[in-house]
Amino acid sequence: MATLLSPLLIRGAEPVPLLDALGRVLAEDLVAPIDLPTFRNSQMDGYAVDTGSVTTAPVTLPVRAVLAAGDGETAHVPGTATKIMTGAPLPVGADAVVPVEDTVTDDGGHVTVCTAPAPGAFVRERGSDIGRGRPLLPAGTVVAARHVAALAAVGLTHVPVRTRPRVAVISTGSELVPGGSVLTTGRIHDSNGPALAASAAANGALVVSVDRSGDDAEVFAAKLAHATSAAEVVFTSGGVSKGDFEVVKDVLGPRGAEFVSVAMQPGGPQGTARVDAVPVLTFPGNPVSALVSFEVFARPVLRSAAGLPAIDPERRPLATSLVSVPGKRQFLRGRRDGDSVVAIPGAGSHLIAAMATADVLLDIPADTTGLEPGELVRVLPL
Ligand SMILES: Nc1nc2c(c(=O)[nH]1)N[C@H]1C(S)=C(S)[C@@H](COP(=O)(O)OP(=O)(O)OC[C@H]3O[C@@H](n4cnc5c(N)ncnc54)[C@H](O)[C@@H]3O)O[C@H]1N2
Ligand code: MOO
Repeated sequence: MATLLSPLLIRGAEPVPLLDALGRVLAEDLVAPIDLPTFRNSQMDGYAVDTGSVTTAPVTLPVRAVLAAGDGETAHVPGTATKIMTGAPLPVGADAVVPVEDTVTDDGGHVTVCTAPAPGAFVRERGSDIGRGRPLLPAGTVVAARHVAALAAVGLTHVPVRTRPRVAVISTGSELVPGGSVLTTGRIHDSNGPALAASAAANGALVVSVDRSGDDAEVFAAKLAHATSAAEVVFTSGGVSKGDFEVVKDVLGPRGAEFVSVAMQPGGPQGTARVDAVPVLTFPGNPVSALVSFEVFARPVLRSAAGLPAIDPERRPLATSLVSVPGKRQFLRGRRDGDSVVAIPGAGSHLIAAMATADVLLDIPADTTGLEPGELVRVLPL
């Protein structure tokens, strides 16, 4: 499996508009192209002064001008004060700002400074946040809103991000209909398609197609060819067990696919293939099995390809006892409860609504037959 999927790990970079970079991974170290702040400015609404003229307080000074944020460069006249708003450029020659709260004004254009400011008081120096050419964000950063803020502040409109692995999903089974369809007996909504697509997208992939095929071999083969024309990896669901209508097995078996029974539950029936040089993972159809298969076999590789950090397993004490089928590694659905974890009742691989209440999988080793409250279990966050 690792060799089959290893081409996904070789990735390039692409420039994207800043807002599209949210959740993407920076492909390069980025340096600040400008100083932040780009000019010396006031941190407060107040009065810009030169501290040489305000060594004792109170002292009364003539107010020479009023500066708003957005005004340009001005020159300070020693012994005067300039009314200044937060973010306005400090007049050249002033070296402190006295907040309005520490002043008293009269009607004659004078301000009395009540407390002598220290040099630099309430002044935001040029480059005090970051200097031009200094490291801003390293390659590998998963871009969040705070990163967008810094990138926008230095004026970047596009950033280089790692390309996302392109994923196609095909659900198989003649019983499947899309959401919104009227269900007749025997028919069910395709949930694996949306589930696998969502899982892939949530783990850094670009989903290029989500398709459905009945049990007709020609139709499935055509949909597979379409999927491999655009995707770097294809996930199928269904059609891999021991029934009469196993379209995935029927089409891919003769093409050299390998179908195995993995000693795990759910997710036992698994297959791998290469179609048109594109790796294909064939997951079992039961909805919980398909999702667990994704978590175990696909998520680590997709995250690594996308440059996202690996999901760290946790070790948590069980809040309740549980029994486990020996001989198979079990992935039970669970929910964190404070510091511990609770197993969600019901082992059936069709229990997808119950799975929606889980936030972890409990990874129970094959040789375990039961666990008591307080025993530590390995937990995979979903
Ligand atoms: N005789 C045996 N029967 C089964 C075995 C076995 O070892 N011997 N294994 C069981 C296990 S475990 C699994 S898992 C399933 C896997 O079967 P398939 O991969 O062939 O899947 P299907 O038969 O197509 O479907 C199984 C089940 O899941 C529903 N399903 C399928 N696709 C979707 C979808 N896209 N969205 C929602 N639900 C889906 C389908 O209707 C079936 O109920 O085989 C067991 N049988
Ligand atoms: O292995 Mo099946 O995947 O248990 O339901």
